[in-house]
Amino acid sequence: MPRLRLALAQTNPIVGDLAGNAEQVLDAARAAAAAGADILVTGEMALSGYPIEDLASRPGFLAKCRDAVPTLAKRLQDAGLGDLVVIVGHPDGPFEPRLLGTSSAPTAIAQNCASVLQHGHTKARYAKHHLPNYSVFDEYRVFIPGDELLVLRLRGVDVAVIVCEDLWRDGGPLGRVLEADAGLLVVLNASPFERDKDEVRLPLVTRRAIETNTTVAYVNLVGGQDDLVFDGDSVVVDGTGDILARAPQFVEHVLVIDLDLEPANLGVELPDNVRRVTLTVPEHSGTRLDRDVATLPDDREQLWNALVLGLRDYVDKNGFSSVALGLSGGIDSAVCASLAADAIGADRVFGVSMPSRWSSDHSRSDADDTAERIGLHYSVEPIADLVLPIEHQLDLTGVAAENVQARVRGIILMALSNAHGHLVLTTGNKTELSVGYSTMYGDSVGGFAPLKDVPKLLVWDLARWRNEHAASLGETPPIPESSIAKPPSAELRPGQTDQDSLPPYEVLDGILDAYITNALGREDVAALGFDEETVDFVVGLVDRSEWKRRQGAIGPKISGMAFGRDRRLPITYRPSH
Ligand SMILES: Nc1ncnc2c1ncn2[C@@H]1O[C@H](COP(=O)(O)OP(=O)(O)OC[C@H]2O[C@@H]([n+]3cccc(C(=O)O)c3)[C@H](O)[C@@H]2O)[C@@H](O)[C@H]1O
Ligand SMILES: Nc1ncnc2c1ncn2[C@@H]1O[C@H](COP(=O)(O)OP(=O)(O)OP(=O)(O)O)[C@@H](O)[C@H]1O
Ligand SMILES: NC(=O)CC[C@H](N)C(=O)O
Repeated sequence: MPRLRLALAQTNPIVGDLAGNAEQVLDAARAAAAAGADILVTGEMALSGYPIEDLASRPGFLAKCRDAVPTLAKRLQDAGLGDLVVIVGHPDGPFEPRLLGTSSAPTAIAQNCASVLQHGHTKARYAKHHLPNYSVFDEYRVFIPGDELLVLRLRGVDVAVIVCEDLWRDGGPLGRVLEADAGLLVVLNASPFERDKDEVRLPLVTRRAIETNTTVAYVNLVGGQDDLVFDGDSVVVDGTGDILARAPQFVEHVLVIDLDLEPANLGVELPDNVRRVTLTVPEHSGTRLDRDVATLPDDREQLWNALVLGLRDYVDKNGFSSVALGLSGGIDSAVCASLAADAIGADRVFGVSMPSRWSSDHSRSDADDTAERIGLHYSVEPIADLVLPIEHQLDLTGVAAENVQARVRGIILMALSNAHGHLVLTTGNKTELSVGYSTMYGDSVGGFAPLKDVPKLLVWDLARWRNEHAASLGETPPIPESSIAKPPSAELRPGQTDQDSLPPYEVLDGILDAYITNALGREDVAALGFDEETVDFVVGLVDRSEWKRRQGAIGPKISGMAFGRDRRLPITYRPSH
């Protein structure tokens, strides 16, 4: 059986940074060549970053992407890597516009491509056929679908090339992989992390490998891009469903594997819409590489790692030297501070305690304790003297007065951000965002919301996991036990607790999961056994606070139904019952 040595590059591109992203591919190619690989495959759009959104409709941007491909081919050749076959993802265009509906405004002028580079040239190109347009994806808006399958004949093996969503749909290129009887299917992906997505993705890859009786090499990007986190977790599965190799999650990595593959079936007539290109690669001798199969950590560790990577890449890719956040002594701010320290180091994290007239002693001492455990920069800025003049001048009482405290804290954090260049982290969790339980322009200020997609019960779970993890390493647990144990409170008035205004979190998160994640109607939510009045109350809060979410900071998506592009609802809305 012919043997190919395949390298899969989990790179972490920045959207638009064509030179930096090409450098990452070059580094991966150097590593692959040093390991004796014949082929290197990158993730989807590794050259441009993903998703490029409406940049795909800009001819100038596309022209630069198009130029970056031959430039990369030449640089590979100049670096002595010309024999290596490099399959790299990138957008291509501009093409003749695909008109949308009856509109005369053309938006789709690009294709989502994989180019095959060798010996300083582009030898072939594949354009993605199936363009996802659900969940966070908007590809049909900006791309023109391809209609031809690409098969490379390499050392007597037929290697088919497809891109991400092409693997998820029956028909199209996948059907032709079977007809063409390919020996290897390589798939370039930009597949964002979601909790339990592995339970969908790995079975999908396995099923496709078995259905097509082909070894499938699935390579995914890694890194944070705005609200998305790509987890890598690239994998190779053979035609019997056996996992041959797997890369670690959440890190840049080049996975190298030897594959003994079925030789090309010379009796097969090439189906329509399949282009075959023959490439020559030098023979290598040497011993067969051992299997390299990474194992996935448990659920909570995966979630923590996803949040850390999403935060780190947002901070670093946007050029912030530090982050600032209010430390209330509560669980949300303690978890955010701990995530930030894990992401960028405690030395780049600035915590501010801002006690008011109503702040409890423990809020201050727990904030002190959080700062000390984590080792972050810490300051105390009392707010009472700043709040009182506003209250008096406007004669404020009740919620109007209470919210001034949250807003003064917001002013302090934004002032420190302006003065020192910190990115402000807003600490609201998914449960609070769901029901609008935050003061707009108050505790909601900030550019990034690490817990945006983390419901309150999961915040507690992650806090416990992080502390246990620290203990298992012999380190100081970063989150004070009393921040985990005490009843949550906004402390905007004496003795206030969250449960004065909201149902218990066990009930609330259950209702929200049904209404938001599973998109059930209010009757169906109540039918799950929740009290009808409580369901109506919660559903009303969720519907009425859409405007707050629309203005809120972005944060890492870790669920199948995150706020933002996953869930697009009107603000002005009168539900009919
Ligand atoms: N559809 C819409 N489009 C545009 N604006 C809309 C709107 N509906 C209301 N508004 C505006 O919203 C204002 C009310 O919103 P906002 O000013 O935020 O105030 P509001 O939501 O009334 O109060 C904040 C709530 O969050 C709680 N809180 C605050 C701080 C921290 C925490 C915590 O524990 O994390 C909780 C606090 O106890 C209180 O229950 C109205 O005055 C109105 O101007
Ligand atoms: N005394 C305070 N000092 C500094 N920041 C505060 C203070 N009180 C509130 N904040 C900021 O406002 C956010 C909203 O917190 P609040 O205590 O009102 O409710 P919470 O959602 O229970 O959050 P936490 O669990 O962090 O206390 C806090 O996470 C924190 O960033
Ligand atoms: N980039 C893509 O085509 C991604 C779509 C795919 N269903 C995924 O989440 O993996």
